[in-house]
Amino acid sequence: MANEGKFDWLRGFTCDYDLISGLSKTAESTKRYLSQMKGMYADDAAFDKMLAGGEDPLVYEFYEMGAPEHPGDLAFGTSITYPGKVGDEYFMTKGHFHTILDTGEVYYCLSGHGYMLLESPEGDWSLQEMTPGEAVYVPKRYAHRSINIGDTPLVTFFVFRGDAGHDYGTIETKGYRNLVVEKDGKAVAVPNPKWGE
Ligand SMILES: O=P(O)(O)OC[C@H]1O[C@](O)(CO)[C@@H](O)[C@@H]1O
Ligand SMILES: [Fe+2]
Repeated sequence: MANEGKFDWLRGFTCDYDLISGLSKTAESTKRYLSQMKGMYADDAAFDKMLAGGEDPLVYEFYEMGAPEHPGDLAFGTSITYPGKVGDEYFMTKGHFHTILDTGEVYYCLSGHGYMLLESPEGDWSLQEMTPGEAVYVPKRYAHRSINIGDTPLVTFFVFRGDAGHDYGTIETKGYRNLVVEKDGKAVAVPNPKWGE
């Protein structure tokens, strides 16, 4: 993991994150390129076309600071989702449940404009708008995905318990029940035609 052993989790430390770009001069980010998200966007043809055209844009990056996997420690860092679309669908993170499902998380939006898509295993879902200065509470048991609906990077600062873990299984196999697309110049949620496949 990036930043393993770099910070003093036992005695305290500081780390810089730029308020607009979210980038750090001290910590190293983890990057996810479009090619690492095969099958996650609804429009497979648009996805293949972008990659075939030699494009493999950076969709998002975030800081894994190396927090101890311990219930009393806190994992934190910034997450940056870049502007862009695959077909009509906005750039987004993969999204995940926490391995310890009963774990909440806080995201504070520093810059950009987007949504946090929340979905429970039972299918309850909502979109929480993210604009600079707004904090989003992700309740325990809800999968969460950041979606950038603007034309600048969507930058958030997140905090959650250190041992919560990430569970990608359900999202990678079933997907989310809804996706966010641009329709008549507006961001709207529509049912995911590939859900459950
Ligand atoms: O796990 P994903 O969906 O790839 O996205 C990563 C994001 O989730 C986090 O793990 C926080 O839950 C951050 O590291 C980052 O914001
Ligand atoms: Fe999370």
